Amino acid sequence: MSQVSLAKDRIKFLLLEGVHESAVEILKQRGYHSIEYITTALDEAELCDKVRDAHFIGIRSRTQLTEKVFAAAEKLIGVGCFCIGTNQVDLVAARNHGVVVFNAPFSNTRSVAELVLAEIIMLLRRIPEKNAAAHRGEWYKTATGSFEARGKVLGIVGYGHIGSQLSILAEQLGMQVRFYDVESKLPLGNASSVASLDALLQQSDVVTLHVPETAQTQWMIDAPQLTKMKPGALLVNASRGTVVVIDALAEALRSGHLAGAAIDVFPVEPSSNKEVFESPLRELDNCILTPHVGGSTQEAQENIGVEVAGKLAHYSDNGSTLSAVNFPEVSLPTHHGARRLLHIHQNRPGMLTRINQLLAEQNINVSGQYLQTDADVGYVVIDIDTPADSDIADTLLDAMRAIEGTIRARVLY
Ligand SMILES: NC(=O)c1ccc[n+]([C@@H]2O[C@H](COP(=O)([O-])OP(=O)(O)OC[C@H]3O[C@@H](n4cnc5c(N)ncnc54)[C@H](O)[C@@H]3O)[C@@H](O)[C@H]2O)c1
Ligand SMILES: O=C(O)CC[C@@H](O)C(=O)O
Repeated sequence: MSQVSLAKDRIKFLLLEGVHESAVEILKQRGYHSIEYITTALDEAELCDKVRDAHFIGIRSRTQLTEKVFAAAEKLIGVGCFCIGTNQVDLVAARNHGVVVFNAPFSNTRSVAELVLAEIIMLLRRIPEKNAAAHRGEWYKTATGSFEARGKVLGIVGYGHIGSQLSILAEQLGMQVRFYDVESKLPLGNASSVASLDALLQQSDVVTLHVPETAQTQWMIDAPQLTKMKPGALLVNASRGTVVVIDALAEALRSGHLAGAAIDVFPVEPSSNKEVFESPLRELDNCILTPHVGGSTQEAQENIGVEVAGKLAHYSDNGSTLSAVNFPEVSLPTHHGARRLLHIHQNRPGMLTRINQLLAEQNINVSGQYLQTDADVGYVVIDIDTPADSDIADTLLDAMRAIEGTIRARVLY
């Protein structure tokens, strides 16, 4: 058998940020035992050191995977984001280094929707202020400013997996749901879409944000947008910290223009539970502050562990990139009795022809070939009929690596 493909016990996984133990269990079940498990995030310098001999890395939202980290990670072939957001990863740098990135697009969405719904009820009843007062020994019994959720207008910005689930839950409470999304979305239940963010802000009693971090969503809620909200309205942000300008929000809460807010994500978040959390919102009783725990339930974290570890193991075992967030997607059958080679290259004309020339020159019988490209990168998987003890796959691999524009080539099995 060729020595080029790595034995499973030599494939190293580095898991950071205390991803759920279910991830470790899945990897072990799939035969991967070289797992380094760290409960915190690492800064860039520590990461560059740690990733040097890792083939896979698993992170949550705190670890920044930059071009510098990918350049240092010579053996890295895959990243698992054990969360939805992938904004902490330089996805282009990953792709240019031939590193496939996976995430868990659904597993924690219900948890976020439930928390947001609970916060909306708490804010409508002015519970944050009453709770803070009671902790100080004050008795603040009044119905002034307290409302039922029934009949209120909930404005959802971003009607994706979380926004649309929240829409269904909020309707069960009798809320009127309206949403704004840059894409055309099917309104669920009795929800209706509105044409612009400004219109949504002007109509809603409660505005909740469920957009990804992008150039367009950065600082999308600043003083002018807050001013457009109804006097006494409420704001919830459990999306990303860069979506809301916190100083402007603090001012809107201090002035009483907004009656309350619930914020789970911040422009700067502590990198561990030992660091102090700094924010101008800390002094405001009418603001619920949570430490980025929208998706932090046992159910969600366990499911994410299983889902993302499963995707990494599947890519490692089979080469499938189905549901990758930065890579051409190839879904592959297992081909018993064949050898499988992977070739990741810059998407230039003639790459497949060059590879096929090599196969023809070596008189190799191809039993399967799969190609997907995006604007920058091409991914070819080649199954060849050759005995396990033949070294033809190694010879072919050397020749494929010599093709100009090759990013990475390896024998999978
Ligand atoms: N607080 C937490 O713990 C937590 C947990 C999970 C997800 N999140 C965050 O929530 C975000 C949303 O999650 P999701 O699963 O609903 O994502 P999603 O991709 O299913 O939905 C996002 C929606 O936002 C829309 N959108 C994008 N840009 C927009 C813009 N400029 N204006 C209006 N709409 C826009 C998209 O079209 C899409 O419908 C994630 O990207 C993540 O950053 C936070
Ligand atoms: O678990 C985390 O660190 C982040 C969770 C959430 O923001 C996500 O993007 O899924």
